[in-house]
Amino acid sequence: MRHRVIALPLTVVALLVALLGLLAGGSQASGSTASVLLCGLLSASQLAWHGRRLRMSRLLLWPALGWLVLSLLSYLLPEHWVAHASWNRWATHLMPGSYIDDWRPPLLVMLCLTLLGLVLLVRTRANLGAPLLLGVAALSLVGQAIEQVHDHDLLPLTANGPVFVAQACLLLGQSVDILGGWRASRGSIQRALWPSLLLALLTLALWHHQREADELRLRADIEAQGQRLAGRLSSEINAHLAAMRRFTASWSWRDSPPTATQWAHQAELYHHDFRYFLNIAFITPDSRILRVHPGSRINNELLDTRLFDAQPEGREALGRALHDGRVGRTGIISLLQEQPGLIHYLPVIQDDSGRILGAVGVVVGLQAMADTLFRQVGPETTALSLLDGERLLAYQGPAERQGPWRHAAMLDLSGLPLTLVTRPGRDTLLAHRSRLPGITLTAGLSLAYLLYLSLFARHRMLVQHRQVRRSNRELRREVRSRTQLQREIEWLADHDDLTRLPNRRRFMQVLAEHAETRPLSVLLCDVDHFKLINDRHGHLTGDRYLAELGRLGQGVIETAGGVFARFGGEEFVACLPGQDADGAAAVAERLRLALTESGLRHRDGAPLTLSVGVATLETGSLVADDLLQDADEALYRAKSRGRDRVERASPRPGLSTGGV
Ligand SMILES: Nc1nc2c(ncn2[C@@H]2O[C@H](COP(=O)(O)OP(=O)(O)OP(=O)(O)O)[C@@H](O)[C@H]2O)c(=O)[nH]1
Repeated sequence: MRHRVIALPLTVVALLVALLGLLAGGSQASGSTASVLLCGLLSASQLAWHGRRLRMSRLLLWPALGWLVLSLLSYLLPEHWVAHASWNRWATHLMPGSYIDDWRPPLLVMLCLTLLGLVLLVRTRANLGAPLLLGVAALSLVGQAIEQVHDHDLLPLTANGPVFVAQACLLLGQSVDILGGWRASRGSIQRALWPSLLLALLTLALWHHQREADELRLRADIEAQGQRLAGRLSSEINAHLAAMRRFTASWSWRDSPPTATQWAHQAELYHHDFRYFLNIAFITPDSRILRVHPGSRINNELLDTRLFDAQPEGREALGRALHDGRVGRTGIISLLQEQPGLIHYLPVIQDDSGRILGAVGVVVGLQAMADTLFRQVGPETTALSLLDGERLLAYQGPAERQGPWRHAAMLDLSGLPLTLVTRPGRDTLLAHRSRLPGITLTAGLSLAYLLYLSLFARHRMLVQHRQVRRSNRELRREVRSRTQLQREIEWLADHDDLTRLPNRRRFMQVLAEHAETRPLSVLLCDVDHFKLINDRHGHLTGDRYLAELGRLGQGVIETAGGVFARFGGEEFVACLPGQDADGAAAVAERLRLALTESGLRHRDGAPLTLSVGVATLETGSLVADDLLQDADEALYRAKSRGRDRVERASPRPGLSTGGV
């Protein structure tokens, strides 16, 4: 209860923070809204759980867990099972314009929320792994805190501040509420938690390492792709220069400029191979365009144009060809076709005379050249930019959802340095990333969970085994003491506790056992004036005297082959099988004398004395009560005749008696 006082407000804070995050719209980072919504759902579920409304808690929990599991699958399933594009299509069906990234929280957030949800699902039971789930959730929170200061990776690991705070509150709320409940199984938790938490930590480290290695691999792929493209472009340039030289050489032996048909026929062969040649023109020594191919409208309009006047930026390069007889190349200029490009001018020099007949102008449209090259790369997958310094010459690619990494490769366009920037789209990168880190993470954490469960169960079993052994020992002790007690009870049923002699009940059994023994005598003995002992010496001394008498009597009677018993109070009785009246009277006399000489005395120094009545059955059948009655009467007589004496019972039919 005390814990709930702290736990409840923490969860309320988590819910409020999630709501505020939702109202504020969150950051635009992918998965932020999903994270905030999931935090809200889990907070509400946890709130219901704190309030012991488990049904309601589950109702809120299941959708959140379903969402999280689907998100996890979208990370884990191989691309050839479910392509990244398919996830995006489904996301678009759910909400037009959205992507799977918008629907799933960043990886560490997803992990933390899944674990917090699972803790609620296993209802915080330590034996179902709740401590480990909370521990790994805490690790993922620490990971998020570290990632906050790191740069943004391909796959986001952490969301915005409110999501972090909400997770921390949820985690604290759960921990505070259930820590008290785990006191009883603290030993088992500790044994299971630390090794499995260590395994989870190692898994997280390995996952992090694999993730980084995978991102490095992706970056290297991008770099290689950029280099490949730049290389291709360079070889294209070399090829077109070589082609131009061949083309020019084909005119060098002629005296006169080419006819239109000749030009069209010859130029077409080259134009066919290099589509980015916007045109191939024959230029007269006075810089007029005499022939041009292909004969498109815009090209035909250029015929007869005097280039020295119409295209001043190219004058130097053209002059080099027409006046110096050397190859000339413009820089990147604005072409008459109204796009950036460059022009190569190659002089046509007659072989024999060395006379310059004119020049071949080859116009290379950069956009057209880039288009030819870019066509080899899908525009929806990778953004490509061709730059001259800072100036963008050509671009192809998606306008949005570009990946976080770009690679710039330098290329040399016959002495002109250009930059080719490659930037793969985010979805392309996501589709090409390895699933191994995710699988390592899932498998490692599952193993850690299993390790926890098995260690916990093992320790629990050991504890229970110890408890069983302890209770077995206690049980054995209990059985022993009860057996002892039982024996004592049985002994007490037949004996007198004070004198340790057989009691009246046992005596009657002994008498019955000798029902056929003849002669059979009984002695009934009564201590004289015993009341005085109690009155003057106290009851304790009285008890001691009785016990001493019992010991004395037992010695005397057992020597005579009989059984001595306490009959009750200060009365004793003896059974003397095989003793006739004389023998019994003699034994009684020995008993009386033994007491007198025992040293047990009254206050006045007089010895303690005994009166004894003797009854003997010589023949006939035994009636125990009659025999005892006779002995009692003899005792009475002994008392009335002055005590400290032995009296024999009066004879009755079947009984023989005798006086001392
Ligand atoms: N200390 C002790 N006293 C006992 C016990 N059982 C009986 N007594 C006492 O024995 C006395 C018997 O007294 P009485 O029956 O008056 O007989 P008495 O004093 O022995 O006199 P006579 O038998 O007439 O010689 C009583 O005071 C009893 O309390 C016992 O177990 N312990």
